[in-house]
Order: sequence, then C-alpha cells, then structure tokens
Amino acid sequence: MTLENLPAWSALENHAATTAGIHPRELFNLMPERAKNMSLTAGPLWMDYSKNLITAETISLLLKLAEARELPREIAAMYAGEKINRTENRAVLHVALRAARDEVYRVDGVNVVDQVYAVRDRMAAFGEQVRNGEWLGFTGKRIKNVVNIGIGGSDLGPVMVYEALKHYSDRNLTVRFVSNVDGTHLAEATRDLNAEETLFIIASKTFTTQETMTNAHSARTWLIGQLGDAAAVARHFVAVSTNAAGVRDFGIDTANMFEFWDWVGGRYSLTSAIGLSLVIALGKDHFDALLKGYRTMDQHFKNAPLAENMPVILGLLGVWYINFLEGSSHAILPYDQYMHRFPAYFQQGDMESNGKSVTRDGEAALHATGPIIWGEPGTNGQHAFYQLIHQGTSLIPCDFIGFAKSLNPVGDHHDKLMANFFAQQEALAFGKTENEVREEGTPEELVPFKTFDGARPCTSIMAEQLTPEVLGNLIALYEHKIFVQGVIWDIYSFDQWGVELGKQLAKRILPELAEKKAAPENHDASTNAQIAWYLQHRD
Ligand SMILES: O=P(O)(O)OC[C@H]1O[C@H](O)[C@H](O)[C@@H](O)[C@@H]1O
Repeated sequence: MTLENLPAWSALENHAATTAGIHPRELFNLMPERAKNMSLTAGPLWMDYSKNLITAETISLLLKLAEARELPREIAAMYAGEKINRTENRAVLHVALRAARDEVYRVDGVNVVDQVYAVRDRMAAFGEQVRNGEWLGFTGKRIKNVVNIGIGGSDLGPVMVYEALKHYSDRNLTVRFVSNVDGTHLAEATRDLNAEETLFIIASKTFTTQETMTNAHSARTWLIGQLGDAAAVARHFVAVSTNAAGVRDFGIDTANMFEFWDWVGGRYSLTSAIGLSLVIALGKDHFDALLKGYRTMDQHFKNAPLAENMPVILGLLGVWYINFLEGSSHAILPYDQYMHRFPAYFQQGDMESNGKSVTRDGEAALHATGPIIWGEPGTNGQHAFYQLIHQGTSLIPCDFIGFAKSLNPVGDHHDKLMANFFAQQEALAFGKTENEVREEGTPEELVPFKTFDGARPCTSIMAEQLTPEVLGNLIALYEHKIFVQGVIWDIYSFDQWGVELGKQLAKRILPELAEKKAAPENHDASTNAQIAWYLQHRD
C-alpha cells in the first residue's frame, strides 16, 4: 500500500487540518506537564521536544504511522545485515563498526566484527607509531603533519570530528583535510608544510573518485618533488579504501592500506578506517570513546520502545513538519563552537540519504521527502539568519544542541552562550504578541514589525559536556533519525544515484577543455556558450 493510502497517513492529514494553528502558548496551558511528558533521555543525551507544534495525539498518530510502515522490522533488518540497500544489493551495517568485540554482526553468514577489530587494531597501532615518533618519514624525521585527502563521506566526518574534538587532540600535530579538486585546497594545505614530516592519508571508499585521485596524484608529485625520490612515497602515503587493487595501482603498498567494506556507506563510514586521521590526532582511547558513544545510541535505537526512542521521535517530528506542515528545511544549531561543522556533516548524511523522489517500488513519490539541512553554531547564526526563522514566511524546525559545561570556561561566556540558547527557543516558540509590544510603549505604526508570532518549532538536545562519547551519541542519533525517515517515506536511503549524472558529464567535458577547441557544439546552447566563454578567457 502506498504511503498516502495508509489510514495512519490520512489520520495525520486530518489531524494536521484540525490542530494547525494551535499556538504553543495554548499547548502549554492545555497540558501543564508537557515539558516533562515530551522529553526523553538516551545515554547522556536529554531531549526536550515540548516546544514542537504537536499534541500528545500527534505523537501517537506518528507512532501509528511508524508501526504501519513496520519500522521495528526495518530496524531489525538493518541490524541483521539484510541487504536493505537493494539498488546496490548491499547490507547496511555501520552499526557493526562500533560493536563490542564479542558482539556478532553477520553479512552473508560471516561475522564481520572480527574484521572490524582486525582493522581497528591496526589503526590503533599505526596511530600510536605516528604519535610516538616510531613511524618516521623517508629522511628519518618524525611525522608532524597529517593531511587527509578525501571528499564527501571520506572527508566531512573526519573534519567534523577533528574540529569537534580539537580539545582532545595532540596539539603538536598539524592535521589538515583536502577535499576540493580546486588546486587551491591542496596548495594552501601544503604550502607551509615540510614534506619530510608530512603523512598523507588517501581516503576513498572506491579509490576512483576524480577529486581525491587528482589531489592524491598531485600530493605525490609534490612530495617526490620536495624529497627527490619516488621511494619516499612508501613512508608518506597510506590509504583507506575498500579497493585494494586501486590502492596498489596508485603505488601504495597494501601493507599500508586500512580496509573497510561495501556494507559501509560512504556517509556512514566515519567509524571505519575512514577515521584513521582521528586515531592519529586524538589517540586510540578518544577514538574508542567516540565509538562507545555511537554504540550507546545504536543500542538505544535497537532496543528502546518507539515512543521512548530518541532517533524515532526526532525522525517522526521531521516527518510531521515536512509532510503535514510544509516545513521543507531543518536547521541544526549547535551552541558550541567546536561543533561548527556538524550541520555540514549532516548535510551529506541526510540530504544524500533522503534526497530521493522515487519510492522503493520504483514509482514517483507523491509525498515530500528529505529536508534541506543547514545551520551554523549559535550565537553566530542569531546575528545572521535567525531573523528569517523568527519572522520569515517559512516554517523552519530547529534543533538546538547545547552543553551544561564548557571545555573552555572563560569568565561568564558559557552562561551567556546558554542564556541565548534558552532565550532563542523561548522566543521562537512563544513569540511576543501585539499587546505585549504595545505595553512596551511601542508607537502603533511599529507594532506589526515588532510582533513575533511564535509557533516556530524547536527541539533542544543537551548533554553535560562535549566529550568523544557524547559526540558519538549525537552523530548516531542523527544517523538513525535519517534511517527512520527513509523507512517512513518508503525510499532507499543508502544509495546516491543522484550524484552520478554530473560526474559522467564532467568526464565528457574534461577532454573538450583539453582539446582547446574554440567552441563545442555538442551540448545545449547554454553549456556550449559557457564552455566557449571559459576557453576564450582561459587561453
Ligand atoms: O570515498 P569515495 O569513494 O572517494 O567517495 C566519496 C564520495 O563521493 C561520491 O560522489 C558520493 O556521493 C559520496 O557518498 C562519497 O562519500
């Protein structure tokens, strides 16, 4: 049965029609226990979702929808290693990457946890060698710089976690990330580095990605140019990939390759060997703690009843806004400077997973799917785009992420940060009525401009402090939230065919640029004109 024909769906449509417009002021009056009833804990995380535009009935109808979509069975299928990524015929087992050593996750009958730990042990040993100076560069110097070359899932996760956990990192190491095929990225990342002290990690699941391969070859040329000997590559390049042949062809000894598997999606690969730069920067213990945090959330997601399941509730709230209240975007607002790449990380995680318009039976989806994810750390966002969230015409549900303790307690900075965290949510939900504006003595002609409607939904997610474990919890929370939504929307969340066409066309255009013909004629008129303009101005 299609989603739209499910009784649970129509019930939500009717419910939306009758409840739309109930203001949080009223909602809190109607249910004084609301803040208590609409909050959840999972491991170290506490989530208050009472400022959302929902009643208890909304949640109960959303849960019915989840049941109708057989969410518990789908969750079990993922954990059982079923090939739920059907368009690529692959299991989706990133949860196995953070399993305990004695747990069992099988793909095609084989317990993959053994393989996971074999690689994790090698990563830990290698990371330790680099950190303690046992692993030396070609000229016998200690490694002081680590450059991760990768893109998408082979870049965004490591960058995000490196930034988020900088407090825990080895400050004697310079760690950089190069992703863009724009030569500027590599040039700026290497310009002040001594090649003798620099280790490149080439991170690519496929080891065919144009950007990464181009950057890797240029880095190799740079290194050989600096050190004058191709033999230096062996001490300065390691690889992270599923493609051993590709790694060998590049010239990296597979002894220096850290493996992962096709049942790990790129954007879910952070806890695989893709995290090698983090093992080096943070050390094994912190990396293990990060994975332990993931695991706590993995267990919660697997075992908690739907009504108390944090990723489920977060996912269902998103469905409510996207499908029933036309809220097509979703802001993630971490009130922590270290987490400044967290929204960018989940732009890929969420938008590449659920940016789909075909349901699992191959038919056009008749309902909206994945949200546009965006955000910046508070308080910067407040002085930039919050105006539109408070008074614009779009409904933008927001997640506020905050911590009780700062890792850098400076004066009263943290209380000020958190005062804003609370105040913004209060303002968004409750607004300021015309009368309240008038009572402040506002001239009548300014009243409409200074009025805040409120009823802008937000969810607060808090933890005591940003630790590796807590970060792991938060990342897994959003990973599973994406899963929940993909199930509800009846789409495949673990493929990404939508990125292919542009890649194919770029491959076709590249030789045309090399040929230096004045004006190509084999594209549409606009593309022909752009290429002609480029060639004319380039040469
Ligand atoms: O790790 P790689 O194989 O180099 O892939 C890097 C990225 O490229 C692809 O275009 C996909 O859209 C991403 O999901 C992937 O993370």
